[in-house]
Amino acid sequence: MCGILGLLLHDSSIDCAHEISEGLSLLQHRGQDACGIVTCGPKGRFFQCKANGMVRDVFDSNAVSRLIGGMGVGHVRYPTAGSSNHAEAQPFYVNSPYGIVFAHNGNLINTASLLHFMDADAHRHINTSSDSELLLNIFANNLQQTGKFRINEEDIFTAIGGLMEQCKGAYACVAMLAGFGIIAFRDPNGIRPVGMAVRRGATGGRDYMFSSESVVADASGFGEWEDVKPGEAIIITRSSISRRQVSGPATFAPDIFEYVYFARPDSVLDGISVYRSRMAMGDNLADEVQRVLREEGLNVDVVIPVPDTSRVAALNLAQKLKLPYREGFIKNRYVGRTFIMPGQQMRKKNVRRKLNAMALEFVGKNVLIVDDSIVRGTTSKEIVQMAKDVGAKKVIVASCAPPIRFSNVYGIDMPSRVELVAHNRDNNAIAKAIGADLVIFQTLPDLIGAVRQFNPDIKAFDCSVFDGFYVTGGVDDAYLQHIERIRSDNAKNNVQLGDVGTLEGKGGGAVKQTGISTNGVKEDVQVGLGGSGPINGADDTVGLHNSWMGAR
Ligand SMILES: O=P(O)(O)OC[C@H]1O[C@H](OP(=O)(O)OP(=O)(O)O)[C@H](O)[C@@H]1O
Ligand SMILES: NC(=O)CC[C@H](N)C(=O)O
Ligand SMILES: [Mg+2]
Repeated sequence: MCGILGLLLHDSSIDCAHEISEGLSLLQHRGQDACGIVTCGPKGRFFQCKANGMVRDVFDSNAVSRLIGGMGVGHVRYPTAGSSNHAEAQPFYVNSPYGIVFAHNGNLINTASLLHFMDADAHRHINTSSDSELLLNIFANNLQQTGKFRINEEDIFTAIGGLMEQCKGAYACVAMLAGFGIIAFRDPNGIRPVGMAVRRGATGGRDYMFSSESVVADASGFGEWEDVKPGEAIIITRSSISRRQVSGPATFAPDIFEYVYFARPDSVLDGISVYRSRMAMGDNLADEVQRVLREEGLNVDVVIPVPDTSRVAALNLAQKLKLPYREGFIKNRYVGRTFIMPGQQMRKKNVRRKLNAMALEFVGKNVLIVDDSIVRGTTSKEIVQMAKDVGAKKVIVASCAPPIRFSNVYGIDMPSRVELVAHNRDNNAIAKAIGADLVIFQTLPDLIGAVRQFNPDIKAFDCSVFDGFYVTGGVDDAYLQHIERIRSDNAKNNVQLGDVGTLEGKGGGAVKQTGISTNGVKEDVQVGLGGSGPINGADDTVGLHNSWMGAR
């Protein structure tokens, strides 16, 4: 669940990198593995900095000062394909045609056939295991088909329309064409979010932003937030804004897990306040908790949230049940999100580092611990133990989301069903597995109701992790077994950091697809902190497409 950002300042003499890095820090909760910024400066030259690590570490003032130009693209990465290697950090770049920079949130499900197409038909070299590099090359190949010296908006819409026919899966994307402008588009089902905002710039013209979440726009003084529609593409240059529905009609099905966990509560996605939806999840869960407690003949003394995400819902639940709400777990503010950390060992260790149980809120009490979701059970297993260790009498765990029993293939790294604690387990077995006395789940209709009431125009949500229905089609058992094989924790343990993996399947071409990144990106500007600079090396040379003001 990466974060993507695009910024175009009306005044091209103002550098935008600082604002992009500030914006990325507001999207940090969407990806903690790697981050990157590419800007476009005078004469269409690109400048980039990307590396493994958090935004605050990668983008020190030195790195930011070397990113020149008034438009740019940024990315924070949570890998769902390939490896955590820095060579797969985004944005990606290809020099031909025209010079394209690309940032992607989501996950493709037909990479094997796309790779074959790249190899056999397009003759383009894909150098990493990232599906995003592949997506960029599909876009580039479609633009190449125009055969034009200078392209226009029509050509770009046609290229993206073609991409939407070729690529299956989830993709919200922001791209930048050298010296031309920034582009956003969203897959036909609108599974992943991206929106647009505008503000009056420093010199009076209009500045434009694309972002995964509206919180970035709010914090940067942008307004008029508008979600990119499913299957829509928007192109912004310094003199124009054009938008087009480039794909045929499809079911709009934004991922409901954005509201459960991923997005920040102060964002509004597809017209729905994440905060309000979480409040409603707490209200609806309260009814289910009351029903089950009555059935079990149990009483609860106190409601305790699992910081951070479940707080909003837990407070509403407690209020509705007229129970005391207590912050029994204190969070170490310097530890990030554990669910999106790579590897079970790291996740487990960090739950303990992150949360500490305050004995006085637990001793001798029947506690109702509320979390937004129970996925692998890593968090709940640890915190139930902590609660018991400090003297809780009974520990009941309630989840704002239903049991998660199916893989995610659309940009959340949950490829392996056997890693899910609810897989092949009923509620009693789940409670046993996490050491709780009882576990209570929100029902799926109640979860959908909590979110949908704020925008009834949305008729469906992607709920595949709960019900196993994949809105894009193309996800059968053979595919699920395939991704389990290549992306389970076990499989990932065999790919060490430092390896540059290959995209599974074909696509070798004349050059063996391992080794350093040759994806148009120089390793010396890719590695390490603060390694920023012009993409093509020497400082005074003009970019390959010297096309500022001239790309049309
Ligand atoms: O069952 P699991 O596999 O442990 O996954 C679910 C847990 O992980 C997430 O917390 P996380 O620490 O990532 O983020 P948060 O601080 O935003 O709650 C989520 O909020 C749950 O607490
Ligand atoms: N979580 C995401 O959106 C990941 C994007 C892309 N699939 C990658 O692995 O880099
Ligand atoms: Mg949590």
